[in-house]
This record gives sequence, structure tokens and C-alpha cells, in this order.
Amino acid sequence: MPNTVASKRVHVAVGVIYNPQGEILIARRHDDAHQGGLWEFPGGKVETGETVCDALARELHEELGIVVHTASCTQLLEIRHDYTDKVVLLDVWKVLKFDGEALGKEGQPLKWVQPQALPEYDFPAANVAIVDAILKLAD
Ligand SMILES: Nc1nc2c([nH]c(=O)n2[C@@H]2O[C@H](COP(=O)(O)OP(=O)(O)OP(=O)(O)O)[C@@H](O)[C@H]2O)c(=O)[nH]1
Ligand SMILES: [Mg+2]
Repeated sequence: MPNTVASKRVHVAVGVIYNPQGEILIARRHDDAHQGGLWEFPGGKVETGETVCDALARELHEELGIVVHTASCTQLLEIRHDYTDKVVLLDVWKVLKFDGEALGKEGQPLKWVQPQALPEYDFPAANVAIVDAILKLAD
């Protein structure tokens, strides 16, 4: 495959997970990861042959140990962002129902935060639009 920017574009399933108290789960990315040390909404790369919803459920099970009720997932927005070293397409979904307690299965710190508190955390640049969309929902 040619080494073009297009060939490096990564499709990512991202979950904005709400608990019954209306808080949202954020996780801190490992220091050595892309955009390391920043907070994120949990998720990961969509693999070939997977729907975004399947990818989201798989990633959230791998990273947090929760079982997502996929019927409760609705798309919030899509963001294409060019980090220069990598172009990402963030496919962002709301997750309202899941079984189990979220744990940092990969050693990542987790926090449940009120939507209004999200601007206090440092996120990757592409996430500005996600935080804005969440704050609009909370209005
Ligand atoms: N999960 C997640 N990824 C994000 C967010 N914002 C953002 O720019 N990304 C970017 O999306 C890309 C893929 O996400 P990821 O690193 O979680 O993928 P993954 O879980 O499959 O990781 P791995 O393949 O390294 O194990 C990364 O380049 C990351 O920097 C976000 O809020 N959540
Ligand atoms: Mg991930």
C-alpha cells in the first residue's frame, strides 16, 4: 500500500458512556500512546469487517470489562482530524446502558465526571468538538 496520508487514516469507535447519575466516563491515555497523557473517551480502532457498533462493544469490553447494550447506542457525531502524523475519523457514540462495573483493564486511570466539568480536562485536539456536543446535550 502506498505510504500516503489516506493509507494512514484510522477509523476509531469512541464511546461517550453515561452512568445512571448522568456522569461520563473518561480515561487517561498511556504516556507512550499516540496523544499520550491526555484524557479520552474510551474506544479504539474499527477492525476490517466490523460494524462501528461491534467495534465499540469489543473495545469497551477489552478496555473496561463492561458489556454494552448495543441497542442503547446512538451516534453523536463524526470528526475527521489531521494530527499530521496520523489522520483519524472518530465515530462517536453515546452509550446509555451496559452491564458490569467499568475498570481500567489496561492500567489506565478512569474518572466519572459531570458533563459541565469536562472542559477542566486536557483532551486530544480532535475532542474539542466532542466536548462541545456533550455540553449542548446537557443544556
Ligand atoms: N479512544 C479514543 N481515541 C481517540 C480519542 N481522541 C483521539 O484523537 N483519539 C485517537 O484515535 C486513535 C485510535 O484510538 P486508540 O489508541 O484508542 O485505538 P486502540 O484502542 O485500538 O489502540 P491500540 O491499537 O493502540 O491498542 C488514536 O490515534 C487516538 O489518539 C478519544 O477520545 N478516544
Ligand atoms: Mg483505545
